[in-house]
Amino acid sequence: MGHSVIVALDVSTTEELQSLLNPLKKAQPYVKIGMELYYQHGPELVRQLKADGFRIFLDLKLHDIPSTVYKAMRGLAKLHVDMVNVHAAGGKDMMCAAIQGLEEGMAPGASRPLCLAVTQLTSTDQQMLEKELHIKMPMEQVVNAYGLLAYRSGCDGVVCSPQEARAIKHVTSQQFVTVTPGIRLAGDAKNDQKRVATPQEARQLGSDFIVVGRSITQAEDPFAAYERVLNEWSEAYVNA
Ligand SMILES: O=C(O)c1cc(=O)[nH]c(=O)n1[C@@H]1O[C@H](COP(=O)(O)O)[C@@H](O)[C@H]1O
Repeated sequence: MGHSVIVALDVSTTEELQSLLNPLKKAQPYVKIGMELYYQHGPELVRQLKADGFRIFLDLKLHDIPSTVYKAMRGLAKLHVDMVNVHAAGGKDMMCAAIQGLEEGMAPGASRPLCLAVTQLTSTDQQMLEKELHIKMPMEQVVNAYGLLAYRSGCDGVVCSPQEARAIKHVTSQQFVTVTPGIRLAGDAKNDQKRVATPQEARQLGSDFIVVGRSITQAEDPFAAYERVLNEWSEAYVNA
């Protein structure tokens, strides 16, 4: 498993996508296609980026009854992306169904995309956890519990905040992959994110992959911002 920066392609039009990807094309970063792009441009866009050589995290955060998730994943498996995700809150049967769907849907000999489970969204803080979601436990304990459930369901890793990455590995396995959004370059606005870290902090906290959207996509020079993120991440990685 590599350790990478994943650029979140959170734009809606193909024009915006092209202007974001053109300067990044040579660097061929790992990219994330989320709901915004997928719901407008669908599987065709995934095939296109795949053909262009990008590694792809298809972030659709499936969360439904097990049989629906099974059938959805059986279809998504045909896109041969590198990572997909579900919400751990869907429970063990749903996560097992997701993996079964991926295994049954993929072409013979193809490698299965990593199946990640979202623990608690990085836009959730302790107060929201308690007051709105009615989960009266410290965030780290909740995230660990969801991580352990995902591990026991056969998932390959989790999506969590960098702040929980090390603890999750501790309760599961060092090989259990931690993909961490909520990344901001120092001085950037947090926007709707609550549990955040810089690329350097994320690496020091044990993240395997960081997902970076607005610190790159909203920067005046997205390519320069991407390079800054990558340098910070790589230096911290060497020193970790
Ligand atoms: O699954 C995700 O990728 C995800 C999970 C999570 O808990 N928090 C989170 O921010 N994300 C995604 O990561 C990206 C973060 O974007 P920025 O906040 O702009 O860097 C968005 O595309 C989110 O959909």
